[in-house]
Amino acid sequence: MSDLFPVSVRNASVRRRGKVLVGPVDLQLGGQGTSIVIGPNGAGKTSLLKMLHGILRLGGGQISWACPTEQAQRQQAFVFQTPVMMRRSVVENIAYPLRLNKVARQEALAEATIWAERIGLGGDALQRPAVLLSGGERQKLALARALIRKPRLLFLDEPCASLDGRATREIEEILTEVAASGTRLIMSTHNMGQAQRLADEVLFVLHGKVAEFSPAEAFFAGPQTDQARAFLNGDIVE
Ligand SMILES: Nc1ncnc2c1ncn2[C@@H]1O[C@H](COP(=O)(O)OP(=O)(O)OP(=O)(O)O)[C@@H](O)[C@H]1O
Repeated sequence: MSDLFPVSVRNASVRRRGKVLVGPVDLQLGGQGTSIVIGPNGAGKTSLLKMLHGILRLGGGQISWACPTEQAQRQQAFVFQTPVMMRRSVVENIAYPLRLNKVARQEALAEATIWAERIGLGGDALQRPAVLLSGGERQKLALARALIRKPRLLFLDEPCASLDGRATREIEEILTEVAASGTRLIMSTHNMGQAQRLADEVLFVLHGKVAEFSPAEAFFAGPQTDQARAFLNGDIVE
């Protein structure tokens, strides 16, 4: 399968009931590194990720991947802020995407076991009902369930929201490893420490638009816009 990068976003927007949720957005994303999406509550971070992933229909403009869109979408996965747990065991939840792809049951479960161990849900935890997991465990399961498909591009929508320090650190460690092995990450977060730890580049979103798009070092050293500066200062940005 040919690579999906670079992706070029031109004048893209999403509308709901006459209101612009995102856009217009113009953006060119390369195939390496981690992009962190930040911005005030309701600025449109989630909607931007969903638009890029293709689960929000474009109201205008274009998103052009370097390969046909259907192929590009098959190489992507998305970890939602509140992942849905199926009423099955941990290992079966993780194996599910492979089963959907018609991988034989034993093979899928064997692969899922490796991923479960990698996220700290191996051993006795494998057969636990996923619906009984804690918030941090659910997020890790969701991450494993996304990664088992070996996506070239992984979207994450605030994967550590409301998690404690330990779960956050564990998830960041996995993300750092995954990024180092060549998976492109695009992730939203409210946590500026996390943004600084993980970002190669920053997208600052305001009123549904990408107000600033910069290498992380430059962004955190001195944002170009007053709003991003105010946001980093902890001021209220409207
Ligand atoms: N399906 C929808 N229909 C109508 N309005 C929506 C829909 N989804 C989101 N919105 C609105 O669009 C705006 C952007 O929402 P979005 O969730 O993308 O922002 P966000 O930056 O991710 O917010 P937060 O930081 O609070 O998670 C908000 O005003 C939200 O209420």
